[in-house]
Amino acid sequence: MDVLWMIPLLLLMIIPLLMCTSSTFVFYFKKFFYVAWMMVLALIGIPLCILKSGGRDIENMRIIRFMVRHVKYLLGLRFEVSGWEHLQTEGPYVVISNHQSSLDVLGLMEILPDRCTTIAKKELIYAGTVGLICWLGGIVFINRKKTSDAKSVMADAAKTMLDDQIRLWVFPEGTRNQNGDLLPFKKGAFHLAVQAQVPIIPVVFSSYSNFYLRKEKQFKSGIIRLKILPKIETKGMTSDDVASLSDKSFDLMRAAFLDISDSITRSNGPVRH
Ligand SMILES: CCCCCCCC/C=C\CCCCCCCC(=O)SCCNC(=O)CCNC(=O)[C@H](O)C(C)(C)COP(=O)(O)OP(=O)(O)OC[C@H]1O[C@@H](n2cnc3c(N)ncnc32)[C@H](O)[C@@H]1OP(=O)(O)O
Ligand SMILES: CCCCCCCCCCCCCC(=O)OC[C@@H](O)COP(=O)(O)O
Repeated sequence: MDVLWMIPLLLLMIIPLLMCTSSTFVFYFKKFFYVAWMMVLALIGIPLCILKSGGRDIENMRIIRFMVRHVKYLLGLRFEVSGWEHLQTEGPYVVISNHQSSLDVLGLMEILPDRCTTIAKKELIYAGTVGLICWLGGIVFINRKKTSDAKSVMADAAKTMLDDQIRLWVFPEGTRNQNGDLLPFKKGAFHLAVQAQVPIIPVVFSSYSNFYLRKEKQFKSGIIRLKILPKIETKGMTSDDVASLSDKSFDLMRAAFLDISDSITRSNGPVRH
């Protein structure tokens, strides 16, 4: 019995020691902590969502947003948001953003508008309590391996957006990516906006490479710039315009990505005399 009590005490001593001496330990510790803490938050959030709305309801995103807002402090991250005014658009719209890591959820919750949920891969449903709270928050799940299914789910979503006056956040790269650039965009987000005839609001996350390096096993503190760009109207567009709409959005977002990421590297870089 006495020995068992020693274990947490030992951990309490060893963890800070390792945190000070090993950046690889910090990397794994912060990653593990992030996932575990989100699971715990979801566990607390699930009954709150059910009590408030009785089931799957987009209004639950308010609870989720509120509950996730402090997590950035625990990981040593800060957000600098610009372009808030561009989110002050009435009615439904499609938000598109680049996707580097599951940490994007923190930035998403930082600026998530009311009545806005996301499109995610269906595998997320199986992520335990996190999967369940995503379902309760009205997240639209798609099967990326079956394009025809994904397309019909997104066509339904276009209708729901208008019927229920909701907004959808889509990651048009279709997967996570940390190659220091954007991946070519998939077309679903643009078909969605054109089908619903609603504007697109592009949001750009600056590169995480100055604090989070997966290969090098580094996870330091850092600042993430979030730039909300002016909305792009789609009124009057048809499916013929989807390709050019996608190209235009890509070019705007890529330019913004390089711009805000570059300025971070420069401001954190060595001072030259
Ligand atoms: C208390 C709290 C506790 C905390 C808990 C935490 C809570 C967290 C809560 C909340 C945060 C949630 C955060 C979630 C984050 C998840 C992120 C992800 O999962 S990212 C992966 C999934 N996302 C996507 O994949 C994007 C959407 N994908 C698409 O739009 C694709 O276009 C897709 C799947 C529909 C098809 O992909 P294709 O790989 O087949 O590629 P293509 O080139 O785009 O399409 C093929 C052809 O089909 C046409 N097409 C596509 N969509 C169409 C459509 N809707 N209608 C008609 N044609 C369409 C295209 O025009 C193209 O045709 P032509 O080659 O141009 O002729
Ligand atoms: C058992 C697993 C527990 C998972 C708990 C995770 C806690 C963080 C919650 C954030 C959810 C974010 C989901 C996310 O970012 O999914 C990744 C996909 O977009 C892209 O995936 P992929 O690279 O294409 O496989």
